[in-house]
Amino acid sequence: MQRARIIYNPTAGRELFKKHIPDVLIRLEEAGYETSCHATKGHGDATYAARLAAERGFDVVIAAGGDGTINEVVNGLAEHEVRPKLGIIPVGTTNDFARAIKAHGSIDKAVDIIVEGHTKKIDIGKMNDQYFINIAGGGRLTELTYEVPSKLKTVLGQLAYYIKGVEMLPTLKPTPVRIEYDGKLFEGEVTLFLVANTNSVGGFERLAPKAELDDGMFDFLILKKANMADILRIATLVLRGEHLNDELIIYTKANRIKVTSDEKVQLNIDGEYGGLLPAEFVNLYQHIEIFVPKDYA
Ligand SMILES: Nc1ncnc2c1ncn2[C@@H]1O[C@H](COP(=O)(O)OP(=O)(O)OP(=O)(O)O)[C@@H](O)[C@H]1O
Repeated sequence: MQRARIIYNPTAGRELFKKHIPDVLIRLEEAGYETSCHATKGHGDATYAARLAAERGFDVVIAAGGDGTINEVVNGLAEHEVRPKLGIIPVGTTNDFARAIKAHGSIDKAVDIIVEGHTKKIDIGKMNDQYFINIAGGGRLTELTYEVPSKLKTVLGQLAYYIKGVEMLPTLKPTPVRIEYDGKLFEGEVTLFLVANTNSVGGFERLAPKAELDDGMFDFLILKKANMADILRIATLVLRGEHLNDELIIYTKANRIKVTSDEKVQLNIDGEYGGLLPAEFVNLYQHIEIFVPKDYA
């Protein structure tokens, strides 16, 4: 019998997972997994629990929560030589990562995917000494993701981000940066830069439309210096997936990116605060094996 460890965040999304645990355990047991659970207690605990599960030789680790929980679990697994396979039960607010691997919808569907057993090796990103699954980036516009309070997300879901975004628009200031990417150089002011591993970012599924999860490359997007009207125009284009040819956008693939600035620039990693520039982003090719739907494997 294989051993699985569920690491779940009891505060994620609308806090619904806990009452599904008995059913989930039964289904995993029937599929041949001896399963135990760990409820996270706060920031960083999922990383600790995932590291412990890897050390103890669990075959599978299942992250039940939002993107923050998946990120923490991946950070716990990434440095191990032999890494457990990763299952995802998306019960967060936006669930970008689950959306990217077509595993979003319901808890039942997510468990189906794990018990069916199809897997895929996917890339993850490394920013300085932290790992990410969806996206990292910097610039004032990225700061809104961690300025949205958790309680507001519980009540409003994704709408909370839009409200905060509109509220922040007048305060957005471009930042001077120097970016080296795969032998090229960009120097100038940017409103934001994004290093995307998946194509589903902040619920905008068309933001990085060419992102592939297993090609060893990031989708790299720079929004050059933009005023409020530009940002609103580009946000509308992003919803339609028509922003890539805009004159203020640079969009390319790269697997190693280095960003520096003379100013204090905050970084964002999978929707959370990630420290300050400078930063180096490296794509780790097919580093984690995850459960995916059959037609995605
Ligand atoms: N018991 C806990 N109490 C408070 N916070 C917790 C607890 N356990 C984990 N956390 C923190 O909650 C953060 C956010 O969780 P998570 O991403 O799972 O849900 P979410 O914010 O609702 O969803 P999403 O990231 O998809 O928007 C995590 O980064 C984690 O550090």
